[in-house]
Amino acid sequence: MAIIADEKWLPSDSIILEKNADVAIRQKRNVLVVAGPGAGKTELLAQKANYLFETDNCKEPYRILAISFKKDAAKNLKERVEQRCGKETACRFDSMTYDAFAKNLLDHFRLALPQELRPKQDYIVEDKDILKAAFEQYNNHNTRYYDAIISSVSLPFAKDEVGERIWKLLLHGFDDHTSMLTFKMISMLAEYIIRTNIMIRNGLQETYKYVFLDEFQDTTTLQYELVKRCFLSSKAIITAVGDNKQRIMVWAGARKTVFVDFQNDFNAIKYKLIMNHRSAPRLVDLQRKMYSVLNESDGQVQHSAKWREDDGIINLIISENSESEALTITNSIIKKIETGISPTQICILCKQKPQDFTQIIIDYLGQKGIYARIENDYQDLIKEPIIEIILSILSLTCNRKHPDDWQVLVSSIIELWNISGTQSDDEYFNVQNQIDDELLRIKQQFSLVTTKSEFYEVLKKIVSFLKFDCIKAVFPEYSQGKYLNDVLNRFAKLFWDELEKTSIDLNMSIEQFKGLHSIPIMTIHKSKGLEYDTVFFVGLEDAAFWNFKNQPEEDRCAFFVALSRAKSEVSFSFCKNRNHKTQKHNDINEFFDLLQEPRIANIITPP
Ligand SMILES: Nc1ncnc2c1ncn2[C@@H]1O[C@H](COP(=O)(O)OP(=O)(O)OP(=O)(O)O)[C@@H](O)[C@H]1O
Repeated sequence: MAIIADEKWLPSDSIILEKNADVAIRQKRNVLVVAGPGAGKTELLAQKANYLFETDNCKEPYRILAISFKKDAAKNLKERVEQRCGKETACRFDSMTYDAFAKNLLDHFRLALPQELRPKQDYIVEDKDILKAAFEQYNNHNTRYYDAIISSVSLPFAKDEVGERIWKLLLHGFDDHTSMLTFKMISMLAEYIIRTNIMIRNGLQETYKYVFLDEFQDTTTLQYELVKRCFLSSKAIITAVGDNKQRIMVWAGARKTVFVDFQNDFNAIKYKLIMNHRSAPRLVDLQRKMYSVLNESDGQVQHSAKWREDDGIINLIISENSESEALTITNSIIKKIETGISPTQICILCKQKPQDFTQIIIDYLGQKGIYARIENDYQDLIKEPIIEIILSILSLTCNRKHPDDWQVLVSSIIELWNISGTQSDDEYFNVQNQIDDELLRIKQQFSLVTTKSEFYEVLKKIVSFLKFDCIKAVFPEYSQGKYLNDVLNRFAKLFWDELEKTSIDLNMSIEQFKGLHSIPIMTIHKSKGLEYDTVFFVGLEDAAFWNFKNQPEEDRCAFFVALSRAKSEVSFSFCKNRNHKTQKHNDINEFFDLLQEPRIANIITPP
C-alpha cells in the first residue's frame, strides 16, 4: 500500500466528514467522540483505521485494537477496513467484542495465573446448569443474585466467603463438572493477569498503538477497569465513540459516568458531532424533541442535505386488536415493497419477547408470500467464522462459480490447515484439488438428502473435512468446552428449518438463512447500530415497558433507539387488546403525548 502524506489523506468512499470528525480522526491523543444516532461514529472509526494505515501513523508491526459490544458490529467494522485497506493491511486491525478480548487474554496467559485462580484449559463458558449447581452447594437458589455474588469477589481471594467458595468450585470443577467461567469471571481474571504481570501488560501496550472503543456509553465497570488496566498511562492512543441517549444497557451494568471518567482518567479531549446522516428531517425533528426529555442539551443536530425539508413519515397506529394491527402493518409493508423497498430494509422492532408481539404479523405476511423472521437467533450465528465457512461450502456445491465463497473457503482452509505462504505452488494446487473433490462428494451426498438426520450427516462430513481439531485450534472462540458443538447444533437446526420450508432447495435456503429476502424482527437491544428504511415498533404499551416506573431513563433511551433506526419512516403501534388482554399506556403516556403533538405523527386508527 502506497503511503499517503498526512495532509493529503482524504476519507474513502466519497465520504465528507464534518470538521470535528476530521479533527478527531487526525488527533494524536486520546479522544472521546460524542454524537447522536446516525452521526457516523462507527464510520469515523473505520475511516480512522484507514487514515492510520494509509498515512503509516500505525507503522508495521503495530496493530489497532477495536472493541465493540456485538459480534456482528466487530465483524462489520473489520470488513469495512478490509474493503478499503486490503486484507493484508487489515490483518493488523483486530476487531473483537469485549468478551472475546478478555477471553483471548485469559487463554493466552492462563498459566500466568496462580494455581488458585487458574481454570482448567478446557474450561466451559456460561453454562447455566453448572452455575446453578455450584450455588446450590451453598443452598443458594435465587438465580437473580448469582451475577452480583460472582462480581462482588475481589481477586486475589482473601476472605473465604461464599462468593469465593463458589468461584473456587467453578474455577477448578466439582462433582462431574469441569471448570466453568462466566464472561464476567473471564473479564476479572484477564484484569488480574494484566494487573499482576508487567511483562504481559508491556507486551500488550507494545502491540497496540491505537485502541478504538465503539458504543462506549454501554461499557460496564468491569470492562472499563480492564481497559484501564491494559492501557492507562501507556503510549496507546484511545478513541472512544458513544451516545448517552442510546444507553440501554444500564440493567447489564453500563457505567453511567463512563464518559466523564474516561475524560478524567485518560485526559481525553471531547468532540461533539452534530450531523445525522441517516434520518429524514421530520424524524430528526422528533429526535431533537426527545433531547430535552433525555436531559441532553443540544438541539443543534442537523439532517443531511440529501433530503427535502418535509421528508420523513411518522405514524402512530392505534388498533382495536392484534388482528387489525397485523392487517394494517401487513398492508403497509405490501405498499412499501410495491414501491421498490426491499424487505430487508423494513424492520419490525419490539421492546421484548418478539414472538409474543409479532406472531400474527408473521402469519399475515406469510399468507401474502412475504417472509418475516425473528433475527435474534440468526444474527449471531451468521457472524460465526465456522458458519461462514460451512455456508461457503454449501453455496459452492450449488454453484462452483461463486468467487466470494471460493475466496472465503480457500483462505480459510489455508489458515485451518496451517498451509503457509512459503509452501510450494504444487502444494497449493493440491489443496485446491482436494477442495474440488470434496465439494463434489458433498454435492452428491446432499442430492440424496430427504431427512433431517441425512442433512446432519452432510454437516458432519463437512466438519470432518475441515478437521474439527483444526477449527478448535485456529479460532480462539472455539478452543474451549462445548461452544463449537453448540454453534454447529444451532446452525443444523435452523438451517434444516429453511431446507424444509424450501422443499430442500439449497440455494434458496442459503439465501433465506442469510436473511436476503426476509423482513427482520428483533428487540431494540439487537437493533443497536443498525439502520432500515422503514421501522415498525410493535407494542407501545405499558406491558412492554413494564419497568418504566423504575427505569424511565433507560426506557426513554430504548424508545429513542427504536425511533432513530429509521431512515425515512417510523410507525409506533399500540393495540388495545393484544392476545386477548387489555393493554394500557398510562405509564408511558409521555411517548403518546409527544407523538400526538401537532405536526408530528399521523394517527391511524384501523377498524
Ligand atoms: N460523513 C458521512 N457522510 C455521509 N454518510 C455518512 C457519513 N458518516 C456516516 N454515514 C452514513 O450514515 C449512516 C450512519 O452511520 P453510522 O452507523 O456510522 O452512525 P452511528 O453514529 O454509529 O449511528 P448509531 O449510533 O445510530 O448506531 C450509515 O449509513 C453511514 O454509511
